[in-house]
Amino acid sequence: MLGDLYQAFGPRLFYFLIGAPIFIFVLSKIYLLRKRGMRNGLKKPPGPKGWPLIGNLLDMPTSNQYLTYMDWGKKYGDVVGVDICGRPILILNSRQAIHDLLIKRSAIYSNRPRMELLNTWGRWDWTLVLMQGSEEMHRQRRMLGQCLNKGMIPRYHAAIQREALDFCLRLAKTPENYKELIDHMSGANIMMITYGHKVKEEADENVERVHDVFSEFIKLGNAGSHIVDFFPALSALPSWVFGLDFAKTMKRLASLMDSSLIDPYFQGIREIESGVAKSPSMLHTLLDAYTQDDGSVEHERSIQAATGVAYLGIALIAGGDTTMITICTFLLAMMLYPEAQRNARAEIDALLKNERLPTFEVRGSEVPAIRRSHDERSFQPTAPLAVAHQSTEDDVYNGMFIPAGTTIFPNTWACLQNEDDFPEPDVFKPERYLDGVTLKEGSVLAKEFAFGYGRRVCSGKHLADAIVWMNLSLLLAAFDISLPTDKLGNPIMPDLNYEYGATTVHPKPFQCKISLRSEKHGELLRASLNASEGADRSN
Ligand code: HEM
Repeated sequence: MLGDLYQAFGPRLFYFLIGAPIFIFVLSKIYLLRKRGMRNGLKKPPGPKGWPLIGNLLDMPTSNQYLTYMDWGKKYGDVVGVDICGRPILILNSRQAIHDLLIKRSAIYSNRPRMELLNTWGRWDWTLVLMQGSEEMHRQRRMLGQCLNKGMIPRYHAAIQREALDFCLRLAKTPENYKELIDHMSGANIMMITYGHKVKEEADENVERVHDVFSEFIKLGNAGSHIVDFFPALSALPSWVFGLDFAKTMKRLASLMDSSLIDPYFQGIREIESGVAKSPSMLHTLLDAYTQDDGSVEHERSIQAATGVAYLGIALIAGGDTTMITICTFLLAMMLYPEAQRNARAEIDALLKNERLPTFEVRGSEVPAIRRSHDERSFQPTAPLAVAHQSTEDDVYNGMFIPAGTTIFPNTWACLQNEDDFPEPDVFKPERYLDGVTLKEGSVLAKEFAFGYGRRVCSGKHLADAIVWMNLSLLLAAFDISLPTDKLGNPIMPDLNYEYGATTVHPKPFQCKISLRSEKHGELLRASLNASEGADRSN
């Protein structure tokens, strides 16, 4: 039929007849969106001026967005408003604004903007991280809460400790591979805690699958900024319209996402049935809770998705990638601030007398030096803009109108750079947490910003906290971490410019000198690992 019209009208008239209604549709959509963004007597949040129709499309930064947003904050205030083709965006550059909107009014600020590209073509629609408010979203959050609430975490302590000891012993042998080793430790933790699955020494297909997801994902650039995300109707077109490489990436991503949902879940079930799977795991907890008298599993797809999102977290915002960045940042801090390392170690040695290594039991009785190093996250936030939220109702804040459907970027980076809250924010300074020293009364710990806000706060917060604490503690207690030197003995300084990709910032590859403090520390690590593996076998 289109072919007949083409023949009848000729190419010019044909394209005009097709293009004009689309153009008018887009214009009226933008007009209506813009109109909704105005309310009598109420001002719009201040921000860069923008252009007719496209709004601030050309102002939007394409890299390190959090830095530009912070600069806008200095110019326009804590709350900055922009719009892209009529779609309102709000940037929150202060702790107060984030608290007022995302936490105090979380009932209407906890949706996610629909990421059409990932959801429709990439088949991410089952992942909680991107899910819009729905019964399914609440169910998955409940399930993750059931398995990963604060009270449940001690059940995973033994597994976390075992993986951290194993990591340290491998690190002692090949310190230059620190990055791969952290990666292995993160993957091993997540697979064990999620499915009770022990990863293979080399090339576990589950861990490789997640890395494949990640490498396809970052090819897409900034999540949520493809033209399809702004004009969802375009997702009805075939994906090759946007290029063959793009279509290939989407196809591969979709198939990886399908297998991420199903394959590890059924592998976990087979391992439970054959008695190979370790307990406790999220899968055990959820199957216990949802298996019915007739043996069927209620909400099975939600269980697949809740475990799947924790599993996929090995490489994305939820999990291993974030754990990896946090530990790499800690290594950088230890190299660059040897005094902080010495001070922390002196305190640990005084408590453990070089006869024991830190365990979760001493966390309870507190080793303040470890706690302060762990709390000091202002040095480099992992996810500088967290994950975007979206509002679901019209709202007014400080006389500004915020229409329903506004995308909100909480600028965690800007909060942690606030000199009033964190003097010398770029300096690793655990002593800021010595009571009453530098941290202002009423301020919050830097690490409280790391996990996001309100009802969409990270579901793996307590688990991640435990994993990071255990690893930092062992690194502090058992290793000397210092700057490497060149042939002439000059220190090789790391490049501290992090790269921002999709949602997290990554340190550039750096060399780091990591060595066991003494043979005694090596023995302590081996003895502790043997003891924990022995305990594991007898369970
Ligand atoms: C150091 C490690 C981690 C960091 C820094 C981190 C950080 C974050 C941040 C900033 C968000 C967005 C929150 C918001 O929208 O306001 C998030 C969401 C999420 N995280 Fe984590 N995370 C970590 C580890 C984990 C782990 C280990 C898991 C799971 C086992 C996990 C599961 C999730 C999930 C499921 C969400 C989405 C929650 C939702 O949309 O409702 N995270 N995380």
